[in-house]
Amino acid sequence: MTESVDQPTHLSKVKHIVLVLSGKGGVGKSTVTTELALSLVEEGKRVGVLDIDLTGPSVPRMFGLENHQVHQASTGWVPVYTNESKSLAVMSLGFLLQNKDDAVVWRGPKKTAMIKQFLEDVAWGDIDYLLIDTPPGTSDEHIAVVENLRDYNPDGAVIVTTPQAVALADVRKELNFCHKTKIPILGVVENMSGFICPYCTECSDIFSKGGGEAMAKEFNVDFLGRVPIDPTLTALIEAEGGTFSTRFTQSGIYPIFKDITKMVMSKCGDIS
Ligand SMILES: Nc1ncnc2c1ncn2[C@@H]1O[C@H](COP(=O)(O)OP(=O)(O)OP(=O)(O)O)[C@@H](O)[C@H]1O
Ligand code: SF4
Repeated sequence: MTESVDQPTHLSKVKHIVLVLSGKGGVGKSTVTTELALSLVEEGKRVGVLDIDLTGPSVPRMFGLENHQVHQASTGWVPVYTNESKSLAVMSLGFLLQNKDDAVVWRGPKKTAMIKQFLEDVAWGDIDYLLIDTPPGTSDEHIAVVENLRDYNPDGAVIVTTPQAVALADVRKELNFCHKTKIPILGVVENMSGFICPYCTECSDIFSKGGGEAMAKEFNVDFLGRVPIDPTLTALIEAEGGTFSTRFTQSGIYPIFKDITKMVMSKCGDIS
């Protein structure tokens, strides 16, 4: 990311900005965002995660931070930190709601204003990566984020899909959105591609496979990797207690995400 703003802002101190997109809900966008963030921290990076899924903010739950709140300081909103070294900061509307079950029923202009505020006012500090977890589709939130990031040249988008054709059709729209808005596509992740047996760790293809890779080829974008369904991960996410990093390292998809992360870093010009 090159800095092209005159006045230093919170975002101008961020080295790389990566959006995580999917055409369809529930394909694992927040899971991919979380695992990428944890893996980047493992690589020694300072990372911020911004959850702009305003109507269904799931990032606090993914990080086991559901009962945390953000507070205002003179520098702006202070995000929630997940570990003592302050290398992973998280911001989500979920931290601003009085009750985690509160429904957010907002019209477009209010959502747009909230996203502008998130992008302008969160004091991330000198972070290496800001990962932005978006809602599914191409909605008001996407347009707001793209417009507000225009001066900051985001590095690009990671597109998450599942192997089935119905999800792939939605992702095609997402790829077209990136082309239209000139957001570079860093690559496609095919999530829920096969199933890791919890008893024998064998991976079986329960749906068709390879759809994400074929689509990446068709659109001439990079294929970042295939991530199977790992029931251990689901159990670890649902479990109360434990640390976010043990959840990550105990999951069978940990090594896959290490590779995906290295590819994303390389696409961002961060490693040779
Ligand atoms: N590879 C995987 N292995 C096991 N469980 C997974 C995997 N990917 C996602 N999940 C689980 O599937 C559910 C949906 O995932 P997630 O919330 O990441 O999807 P999403 O695309 O962000 O959804 P939304 O549309 O609500 O934003 C979660 O419970 C998550 O733990
Ligand atoms: S995948 Fe095969 S080995 Fe593993 S539990 Fe199922 S049937 Fe048994």
